[in-house]
Amino acid sequence: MDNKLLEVSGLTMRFGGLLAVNNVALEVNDQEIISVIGPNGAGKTTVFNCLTGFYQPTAGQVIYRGEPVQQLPGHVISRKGMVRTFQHVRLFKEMTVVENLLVAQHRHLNTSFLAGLFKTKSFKKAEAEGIERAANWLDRIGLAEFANRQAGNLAYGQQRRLEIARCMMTQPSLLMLDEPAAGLNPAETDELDELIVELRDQHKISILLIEHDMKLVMGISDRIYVVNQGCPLANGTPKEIQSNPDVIKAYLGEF
Ligand SMILES: Nc1ncnc2c1ncn2[C@@H]1O[C@H](COP(=O)(O)OP(=O)(O)OP(=O)(O)O)[C@@H](O)[C@H]1O
Repeated sequence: MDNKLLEVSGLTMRFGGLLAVNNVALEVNDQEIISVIGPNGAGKTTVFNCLTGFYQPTAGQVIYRGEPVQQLPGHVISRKGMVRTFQHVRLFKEMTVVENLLVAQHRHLNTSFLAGLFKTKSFKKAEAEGIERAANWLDRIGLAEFANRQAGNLAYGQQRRLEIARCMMTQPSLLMLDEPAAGLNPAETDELDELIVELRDQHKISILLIEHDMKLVMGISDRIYVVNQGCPLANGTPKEIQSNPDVIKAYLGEF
């Protein structure tokens, strides 16, 4: 059986005279944790922006579950099961923790406006399922007791976990995390590590990760892609990447 989830080839993004992403290729299979690493300004976030419809790539193909998606708008791509977080936390900070989860669910409800207006049976069922799913996620990320607190008042690490749970409310197949460990303390990073692995192993999804924390990346990734100055530099298992001379040179021996 074909287990290819995402196939990216020739991905190129030009901003005026700047070639931010140059001919990048990558592949994500079902139930894999794939990391994209590279020095600051290498083009990692631009790759994410191209994959999720925030930017229209200058060139290249993005195939998700066998279907080209590079011309589609972001909300259509996310409905297909490819969702992301951002480098900076983007919660609805004035809303409560549980409302942040329910709002994500509502955007993905397969019911019509009229069904919502008249509270049809199918709408009520979908709504009840959403509430149950939200309760489960609150439990899992240790925020059940803060369900009615304003999201903006949570500790930073809690906000990061809430963002991931919010993505999971939409039941994605591919979760893309942009520097989820940035600003976390070591204990919070360990919790994040455990959560990401659990998403792959128990929720059976794939994770595409941009991250600078090499301990985290090397510990959880099935495969790693390295980009440098917009160009693909290497890809392989964590072990292969750690001993790749080109990678070591680009990172000046950071491993
Ligand atoms: N909208 C934009 N307009 C012009 N230039 C941009 C835009 N977005 C990114 N760039 C440029 O593209 C290059 C790659 O940026 P990008 O944010 O993708 O790098 P990155 O690898 O994610 O960096 P970091 O690890 O620091 O987050 C940089 O030179 C950046 O200034």
